[in-house]
Amino acid sequence: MDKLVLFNNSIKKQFINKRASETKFGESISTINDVCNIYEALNNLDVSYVIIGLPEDVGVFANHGIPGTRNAFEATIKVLLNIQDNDYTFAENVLILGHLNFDAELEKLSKLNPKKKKDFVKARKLTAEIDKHVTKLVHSIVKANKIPIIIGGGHNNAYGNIKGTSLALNKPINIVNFDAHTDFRKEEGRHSGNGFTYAFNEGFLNKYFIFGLHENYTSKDIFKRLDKNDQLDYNSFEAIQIRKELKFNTEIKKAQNFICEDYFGIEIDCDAIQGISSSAMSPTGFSITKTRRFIHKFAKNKNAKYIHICEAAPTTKNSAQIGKLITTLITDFMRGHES
Ligand SMILES: N=CN[C@@H](CCC(=O)O)C(=O)O
Repeated sequence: MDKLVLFNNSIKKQFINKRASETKFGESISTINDVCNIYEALNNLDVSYVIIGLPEDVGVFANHGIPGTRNAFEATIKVLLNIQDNDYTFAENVLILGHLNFDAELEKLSKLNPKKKKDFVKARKLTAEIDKHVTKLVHSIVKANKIPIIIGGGHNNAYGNIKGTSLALNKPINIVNFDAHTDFRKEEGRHSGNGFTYAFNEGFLNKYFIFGLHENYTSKDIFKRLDKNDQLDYNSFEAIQIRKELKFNTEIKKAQNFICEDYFGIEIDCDAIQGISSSAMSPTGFSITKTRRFIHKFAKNKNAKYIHICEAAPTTKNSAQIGKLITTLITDFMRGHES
């Protein structure tokens, strides 16, 4: 696990703003200071949730997207550490493990030119390298019977999450993806728009439900592929929120019936949320409250094996707000899962 940078007490101290008579979340979480065998270390630890960061935007670049997703983990940690430790936040059940250091890949990315075709090929190869590290880390966490809470990065990381979880559980897993896009583009080299395609074709992903896709951004070919395969299902944002042909809660039940009878992962792409800075930021989308309800409802199911919150791309101006959003989604997941 050469790229894993452990979240330690000195980083923690740097970010926590202590207050008399209050205990902050960061004061009560677990950290690991030294690790030879990550699986052993996790297995011996009495926590349920393991938070990890994937600070990269290589897969986003490789998919012609707008970078910035590398900044979401730090923005989140700064806020998360400072929420309250109380009966609703489960800090004693959390290990903040750390992040994968993709500086070398990001350095290579900085030399690529988005106008050159061959540089996309290079970025896609780098994304495939990132996949290997994500797969290995997620595999260790799930194998140790903990629930990874994965803070993106781009949605390319869905591939490593699915593969790592599937290998740890020795079977393909199901996925519900709250997303404006299917990320079911063709296998043209790895990027943020085809993580589910690769996972599906390689047999790590069994049933896949895309919740709230945007009709303007899904190609005829992808619709055709979704429609003809019983392992794939979806609904659209327009059918639920605009035309009101479908009801939000009924659709949640439909997606639950489709995926929850077996182990599953929850993928949350922040571009599905209205106006949130992300690689494919959109002025239209679900409200934050609906996103929170969605997470709560799926997290309640004991077959939920991980959550991945990705594609948020904080700017210097809105970093604290994005950190607060992702923190809220993390705690919604834990509250749901504990209920
Ligand atoms: N993960 C996002 N994938 C979308 C959006 C691409 C973008 O960043 O603009 C897709 O491939 O369509």
